[in-house]
Amino acid sequence: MKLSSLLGSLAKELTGNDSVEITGVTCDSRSVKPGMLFFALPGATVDGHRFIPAAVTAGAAAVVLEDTASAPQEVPWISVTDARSAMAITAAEFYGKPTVDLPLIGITGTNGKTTTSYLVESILAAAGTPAAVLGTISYRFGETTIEASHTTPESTELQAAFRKLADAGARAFVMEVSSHALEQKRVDGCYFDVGIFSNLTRDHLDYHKTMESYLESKQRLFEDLLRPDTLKPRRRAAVNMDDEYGVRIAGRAACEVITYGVDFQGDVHAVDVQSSVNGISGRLVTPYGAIAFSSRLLGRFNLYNILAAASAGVALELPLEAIKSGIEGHTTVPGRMERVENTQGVTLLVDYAHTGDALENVLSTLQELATARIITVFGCGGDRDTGKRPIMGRIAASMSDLAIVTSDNPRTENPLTILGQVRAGILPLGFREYTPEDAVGGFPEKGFVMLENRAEAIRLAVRAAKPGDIILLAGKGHEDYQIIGTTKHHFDDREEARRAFEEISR
Ligand SMILES: CC(=O)N[C@H]1[C@@H](OP(=O)(O)OP(=O)(O)OC[C@H]2O[C@@H](n3ccc(=O)[nH]c3=O)[C@H](O)[C@@H]2O)O[C@H](CO)[C@@H](O)[C@@H]1O[C@H](C)C(=O)N[C@@H](C)C(=O)N[C@H](CCC(=O)O)C(=O)O
Ligand SMILES: Nc1ncnc2c1ncn2[C@@H]1O[C@H](COP(=O)(O)OP(=O)(O)OP(=O)(O)O)[C@@H](O)[C@H]1O
Ligand SMILES: N[C@H](CCC[C@H](N)C(=O)O)C(=O)O
Ligand SMILES: [Mg+2]
Repeated sequence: MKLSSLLGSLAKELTGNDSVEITGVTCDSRSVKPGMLFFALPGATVDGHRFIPAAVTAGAAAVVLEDTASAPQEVPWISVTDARSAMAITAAEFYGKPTVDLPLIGITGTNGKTTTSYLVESILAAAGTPAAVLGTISYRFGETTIEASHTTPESTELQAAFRKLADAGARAFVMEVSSHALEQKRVDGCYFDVGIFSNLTRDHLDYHKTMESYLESKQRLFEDLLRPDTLKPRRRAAVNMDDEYGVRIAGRAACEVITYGVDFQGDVHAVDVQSSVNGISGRLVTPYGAIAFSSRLLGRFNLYNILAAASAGVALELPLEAIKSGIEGHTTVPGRMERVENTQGVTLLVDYAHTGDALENVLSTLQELATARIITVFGCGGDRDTGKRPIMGRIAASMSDLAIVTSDNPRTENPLTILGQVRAGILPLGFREYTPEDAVGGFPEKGFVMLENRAEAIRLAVRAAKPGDIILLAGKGHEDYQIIGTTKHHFDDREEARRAFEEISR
């Protein structure tokens, strides 16, 4: 593709020859191949303009930059005011704007994105539209799976994935849209049909600083990306009105809004709801009629995900029958309330709750279902929001019979420092601190254990549990790794749990 045909999307002047052939788009000098267009991004850690010489040496055919003082002599260059946004729009152009021709459903919010994306996929499948799913677990369609680098990857990676998945036969895209991605314009080249807002609770304040600016990022999906002048004729938002931030988003959305809620009787809601260990059932009420449904998913928070997905179905004008069979056909998401079978009579669930709100939701669901004790193994990721640590500690300890505080992904932080910050949230509750040995012997009163090694912590939970107890392994869900320092080691909560059950049955 000639540079001139990409320039339309950049709408900016060029210095140099615009007939050079462009072979790809990147913002990382380390991945430049001959002929690529290099975008110099003003990063938070380093300034991408510093790498223009390295990109040119590696064969970049042209450079897009914000600061003309760094303009190269050797190759054509284009100056723009926002290089991240320009890159997203150029990447979409380079890959043939894959989201213009196919429906694109974007899901944003603190919790529930992955689960809702799988539900929407199931509803679309029931309506005869095979959809690709892009999010935390992977970017996939049928046999084609691309490993996920981020929940929402950089625009160059994202647009390449759309192209590949469309070529593999996908007829719609369902994607999670993280707040980082909205803030960093990774989705600026995406043409959305439907935007879903799940909820907004404390997370990522290391990055966004305040809840208001976290909201501002999420808001971009509904104000900027679903605005009337995009190429999509049908643009709708599905918004959770039980969430105070949802109410604000709905008030400012640039498109038609379909409201949903469990308490709020919105356009989409449920009546006659029954929740048990077997799942959730009830009647789904929509603007074009009501229908009975039952789902294998557990807990009130999953009712929100079901309503969110049903609202997307309504937004896409899919038949009510397809919405129902999509909800009913969906059974599990890897690492979300995923059971590890065992012969010890223990219910062991692996879940991805890694925020205070998610932990609280999961634990209140488990409290409703529990007939015996709840043992929770959890930690907090390093190099991430530190403020959530004592909050998660307080919630896990107060809502469990035994909380085992361990490592999540410590990354470059000292694991013991993280554990100490979690412990600071537990201490004011006055619960008893047990040693691992004591806990195995029985814990007569509510308490907690500090045990840094996650495999040992899982083993301890399994050894301390009696038949009928529930063990929750929270925070890592589907992850099959643990990041210690900058090294990714193989680690899987589900495998560790299976190993622990085998050990005690010997
Ligand atoms: C906090 C954050 O989101 N950071 C992102 C941001 O990094 P940054 O601004 O610090 O970039 P930088 O390191 O300063 O580099 C600036 C530029 O120089 C370039 N560079 C750098 C070095 C070099 O040798 N050559 C070179 O060209 C870089 O490629 C970049 O373009 O821009 C980079 C390039 O786009 C991203 O890769 C990086 O994601 C980092 C790796 C990350 O961990 N992000 C996480 C927090 C994230 O995005 N998570 C969300 C949400 C998850 C959730 O919802 O729970 C996600 O969508 O996954
Ligand atoms: N609607 C919801 N409200 C609150 N908590 C939820 C909801 N849905 C799921 N959860 C909890 O949050 C965890 C993460 O759920 P899920 O993976 O669907 O969310 P996500 O938004 O994709 O998260 P991430 O941003 O980390 O990818 C689940 O394991 C569950 O504990
Ligand atoms: N997408 C989230 C996932 C957190 C999962 C948890 N296991 C952790 O590592 O903190 C993040 O990168 O913040
Ligand atoms: Mg997710």
